[in-house]
Amino acid sequence: MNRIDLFKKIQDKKSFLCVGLDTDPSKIPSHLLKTTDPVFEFNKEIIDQTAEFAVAYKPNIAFYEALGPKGWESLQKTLDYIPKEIFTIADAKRGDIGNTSGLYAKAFFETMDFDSITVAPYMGVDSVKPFLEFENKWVILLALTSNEGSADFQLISSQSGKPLFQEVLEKSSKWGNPDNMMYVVGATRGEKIAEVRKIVPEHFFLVPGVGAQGGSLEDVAHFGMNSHCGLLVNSSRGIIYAGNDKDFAKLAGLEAKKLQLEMEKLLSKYL
Ligand SMILES: O=C(O)c1cc(=O)[nH]c(=O)n1[C@@H]1O[C@H](COP(=O)(O)O)[C@@H](O)[C@H]1O
Repeated sequence: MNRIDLFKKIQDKKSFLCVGLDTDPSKIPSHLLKTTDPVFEFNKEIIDQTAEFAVAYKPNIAFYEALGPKGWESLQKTLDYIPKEIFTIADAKRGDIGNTSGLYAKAFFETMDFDSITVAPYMGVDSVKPFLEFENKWVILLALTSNEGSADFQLISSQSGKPLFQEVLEKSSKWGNPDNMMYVVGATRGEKIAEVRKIVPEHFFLVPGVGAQGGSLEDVAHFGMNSHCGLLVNSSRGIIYAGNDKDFAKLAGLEAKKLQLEMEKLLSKYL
């Protein structure tokens, strides 16, 4: 999916919501545990109830690979079940020497047909470029993450006196372009989002951290929205674990709808 199509979807659905499929077997309602693939059954019901309000889905790969071959199978079935017009993100946070990155890219872009993958910038240009060689696919590079530990490296001053996240943005924005690269910017970082937006005015941001991590959607839109929205805001636990009984998916749908309605207001306020 290209940037124009993504913006069009956002306008059509009046939503920039990404639903995070961080499906933890210990949190799956007990009635689904009797099925042959509880993780897929859970995701299927969540997708059925949230697809109307979402423009992206982001399975976090850790939750699937932790289960071994069965987890990869659940992931593939989930990916196949997501409606084709919805953007998909493999939240895998990969990145390695060139030939290895090439195979990570093949794994998520060819073997599995994800639209995008999250990538760590730490190993530099040759670790990221192999992901950019796939047509119509996206790299989502970690820039300023939502966790406390992000201050350990991302906020410290580099030799030039700029914070490291700024160096990452300035350098990496030359490796790709706003049509094949997005940035992860945590919702918990408030006005820092505005600093990031100044450096990369055109790129989309994947913004995790609303919901369970407490980030403010209003702040994210205020500081981060650009003329083509430029935001995909993720919520995982806040949506998928809104309930834990037979009505879990219905409650997830209601949570997704609540966020979508807020997003609709923000889109008309800032666009
Ligand atoms: O790359 C990510 O998606 C990510 C980056 C980041 O800075 N913070 C962050 O929470 N995430 C992911 O976003 C999701 C957040 O989940 P919730 O806190 O449950 O909404 C998890 O899958 C995290 O791995």
